[in-house]
Amino acid sequence: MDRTFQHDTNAGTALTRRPQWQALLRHAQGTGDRSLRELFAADPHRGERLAAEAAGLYLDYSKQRVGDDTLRLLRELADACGLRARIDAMFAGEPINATEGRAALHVALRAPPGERIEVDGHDVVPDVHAVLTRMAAFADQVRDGRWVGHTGQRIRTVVNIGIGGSDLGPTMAYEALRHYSQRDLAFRFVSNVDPADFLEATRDLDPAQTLFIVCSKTFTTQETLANAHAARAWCLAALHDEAAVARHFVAVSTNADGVRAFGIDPGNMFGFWDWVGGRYSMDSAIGLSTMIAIGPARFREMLAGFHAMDVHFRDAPFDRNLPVLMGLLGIWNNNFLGAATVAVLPYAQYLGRFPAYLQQLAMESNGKHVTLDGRRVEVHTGPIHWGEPGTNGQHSFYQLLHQGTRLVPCDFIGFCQPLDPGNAQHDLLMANLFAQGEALAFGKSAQQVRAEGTAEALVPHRVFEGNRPSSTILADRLTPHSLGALVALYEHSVFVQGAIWNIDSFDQWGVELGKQLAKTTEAELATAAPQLQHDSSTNALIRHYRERRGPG
Ligand SMILES: O=P(O)(O)OC[C@H]1O[C@H](O)[C@H](O)[C@@H](O)[C@@H]1O
Repeated sequence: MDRTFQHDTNAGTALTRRPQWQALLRHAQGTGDRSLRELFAADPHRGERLAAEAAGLYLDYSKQRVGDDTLRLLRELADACGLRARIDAMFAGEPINATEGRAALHVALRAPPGERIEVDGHDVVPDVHAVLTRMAAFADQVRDGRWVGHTGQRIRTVVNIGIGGSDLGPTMAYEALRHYSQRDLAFRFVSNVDPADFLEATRDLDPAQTLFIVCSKTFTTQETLANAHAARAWCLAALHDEAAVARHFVAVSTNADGVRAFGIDPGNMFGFWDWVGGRYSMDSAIGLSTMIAIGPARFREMLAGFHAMDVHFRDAPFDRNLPVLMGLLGIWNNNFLGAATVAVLPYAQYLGRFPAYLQQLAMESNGKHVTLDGRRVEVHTGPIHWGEPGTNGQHSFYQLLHQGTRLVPCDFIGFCQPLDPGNAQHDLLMANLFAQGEALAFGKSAQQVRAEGTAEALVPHRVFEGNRPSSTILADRLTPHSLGALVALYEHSVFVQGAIWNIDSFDQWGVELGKQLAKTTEAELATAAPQLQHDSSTNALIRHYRERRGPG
């Protein structure tokens, strides 16, 4: 496909020369960056006013270091950068992934039947639903035991093999929705090319009762193919019949030829399309393991949650648009307050893999050094995302959040109702979430510390400067619907930031060089006496490895 896309009539204008950017700079250096204590003191209703709700999610951004003037300037920047036109272009299926000449149309994956979304004049919504229908039929068969293994036994464990977007989404979603998972089925996820991953995931499994889902958009990914071959060998070593592959392997890919070449019948393949980016694919057929775990009806509830946030993002005015607000607040923190990272802190054990999922979504999307027209960006792009579930993080790195020298904006995520109704321990969890946001924002002054009778020498150690920004996202319950809405919220806020920076949020050229060098190096490791032509450090490391690795 060779298509080009003109994003913005004045895309040539450098971001920092835009009057709106200059205005924000002056604002940040002048009165714009007021303390949270001052901001809250000046407006008794700030906590209710700087909040918005959509698709079942409540976003409180009052603890961000912004005033109404800051928010207005950020919206003016968004307007100047053509955000509205970019949102429309995404939903219209235009090739906004300019360097790959493709649409980025994950919103079509959750469009309800009857909606029309075209790529090159072809309505893709019926295709999406045709795959969902096939997935549902297959998922039901595995769930109710009609799909049996080669020896006629029921499938007891589903192993998803994939990496990057073909792993992080499925793993995160399975963990997040584990409460809804069918209890007599187990799920494992193998991603790393380190053989230990496959070994430990399968050590206690019976091949006759195991189903592998090989997930790879391209079906060329080294790690996934290596693990898929290991799985095939493991399976055939026990079942002694090539025909077993057809009962124990299915594939999810856009590459039917690759799937066939591996030996999986394309009849056992679930497809998707080049306009779905890997990190935007957990709601495509890549979510097959999720669908088997929670069932087709709940999978559709998750899609409805995604869709509700999509509609909100497309239609809501920017001043109450959750993804726009989150995206713009991220720009403010990153580019004007100098915060290099974002801590993602879910107060939900089930969201344990959510920070890892967001790392790919945010950092592979917006970790870019050139603008769409190939010029070096002038400002920092994608902030580093990291995090751990609360309350565990509190007993680890929160010290730095409260008293360290770096500014780390935090996203707190919590749920009003526990999945285990009436469990009072949930209040304890949520009390911690609320307490952390409050402590970060307002701190504790030397005066307050002294008033507690603290010895003078300890006062500076016990002061909390406060003024550390956070947002809090609350949903009623962790359901497939709220998970879908939450993921879409982050997808679109990442998009908003990419639009401001004028970068391609949908390519990932930065992963290629390492892959390429690994190929050469692997060949060298296999040779008896290779001529090493790397730098002296890499040559020495390879020699050291070859000397010490043993006979193999
Ligand atoms: O799904 P696959 O084609 O196997 O790709 C898996 C992953 O690997 C690539 O290197 C990309 O960086 C990721 O965006 C992608 O999700």
